[in-house]
Amino acid sequence: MTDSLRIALIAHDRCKDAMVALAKEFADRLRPCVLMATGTTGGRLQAEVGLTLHRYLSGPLGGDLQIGARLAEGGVDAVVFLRDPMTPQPHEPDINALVRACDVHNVPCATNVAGARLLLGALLRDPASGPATRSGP
Ligand SMILES: O=C(CO)COP(=O)(O)O
Repeated sequence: MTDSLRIALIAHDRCKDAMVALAKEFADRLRPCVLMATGTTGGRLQAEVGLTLHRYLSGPLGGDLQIGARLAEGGVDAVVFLRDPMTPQPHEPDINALVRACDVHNVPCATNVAGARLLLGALLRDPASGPATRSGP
């Protein structure tokens, strides 16, 4: 059985423009996926890219942890997390917990635009060849 890929999209404030640009670039291929995002990132992706997604809490309020919990239960297939390496974040432990959860559960995680392009490009087939799917239970 196959099912839609489940992808989390998260960006720190100074990376949100880059996330919107990335999502526009991959919009046709992202649309068939089950998408989720932290609150503010998700709001921008809905408003500026027209993506349908589940919005969790904002990162500093626990959104990274919510996505991490879903991932730990097998509910996330890939993470694009555009982290700002130049700005201290009040919820640094939550950020590290999410990235660690990716490593623990062997879920691909891209933390910059170059890596995200490689990840999404490899993961999402051309829409002409049908929706991207995963092997489901
Ligand atoms: O802080 C974040 C990830 O750590 C992102 O949260 P927002 O998308 O709500 O800005």
